[in-house]
Amino acid sequence: MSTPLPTRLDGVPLAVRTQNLTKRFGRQTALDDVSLQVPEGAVYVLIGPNGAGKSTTLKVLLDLVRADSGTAEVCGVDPRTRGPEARAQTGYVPERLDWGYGWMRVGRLLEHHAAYFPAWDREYAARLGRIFGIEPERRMGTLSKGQSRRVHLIMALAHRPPVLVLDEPTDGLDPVMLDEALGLLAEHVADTPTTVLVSTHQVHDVERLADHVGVMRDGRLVLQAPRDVLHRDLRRYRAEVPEGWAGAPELNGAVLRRGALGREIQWTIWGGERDVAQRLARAGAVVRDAAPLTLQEAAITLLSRKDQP
Ligand SMILES: Nc1ncnc2c1ncn2[C@@H]1O[C@H](COP(=O)(O)OP(=O)(O)OP(=O)(O)O)[C@@H](O)[C@H]1O
Repeated sequence: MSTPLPTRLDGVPLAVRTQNLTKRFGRQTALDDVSLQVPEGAVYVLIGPNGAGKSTTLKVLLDLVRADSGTAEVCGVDPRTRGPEARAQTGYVPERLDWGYGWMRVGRLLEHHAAYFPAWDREYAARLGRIFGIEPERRMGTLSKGQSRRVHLIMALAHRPPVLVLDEPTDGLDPVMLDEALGLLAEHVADTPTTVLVSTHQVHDVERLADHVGVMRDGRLVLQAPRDVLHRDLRRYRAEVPEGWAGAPELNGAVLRRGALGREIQWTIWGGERDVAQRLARAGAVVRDAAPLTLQEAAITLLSRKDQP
């Protein structure tokens, strides 16, 4: 392959960084040498199939899980040695919401949470509560998944932390709430200097916000890139090929998806457009066009790829 998929980002201040994180649960490798780099101010979307290691990575950042080896930093703070400081800088929405506060009323939980954060913005919390239709008298344990998720979003946002770590934050939200929540998140990021690290299966939901993408599979970070690099270097090529075409050996390893209809091929290829087009031409294909992918299409392509880069 001429241009390897990038797994590092260089030359920018990083709000969140991990280096060579490895974590095993018994025989199960959850993280395998994960070096995540989230630049300050980025909205970084972490995608991957079930069990890829996304939640485990996020939990290491809050010292909710300890890696076997490797390091992590949140705003320059090592969560392993300075957990409370790392958590103070972070607004976290966990993927699983069953963490033992089911008996507490929503209003009490929010008050309890606010007490830990000197920067808690009461007015903002109240506004979010109104928008999300929060009922302070309800007990946490009686809430639906979506209702509970909304409470957690308030807990994450209302102290305006420099870093938001959101694990499947839109899971369970109905379409109206989803729209509200994404609008609020966009507004929040515009109003407050924030770095967002969000893990999701619903790439389409965060498409308009995302500017960096990380792809995890089997505990490994197999791609990490700014959105514009993805836009530039991951393209769907439509080309005509001669009868009995033997393929393009020069592109071996760079083709992420192949499709063909008669003598027209549609291949999704990683690499500089000019270079890829030249390689296709040398193989006898006539390129008709090269189109960038939406984030959703890119995610499906990268996740359905069987071999590792
Ligand atoms: N506490 C635990 N004990 C044992 N195995 C665990 C534990 N937590 C995670 N794992 C395993 O580690 C691997 C990574 O899990 P993780 O929850 O990080 O994946 P994920 O990418 O967040 O998945 P999903 O998209 O399904 O939420 C999985 O194989 C999972 O079963």
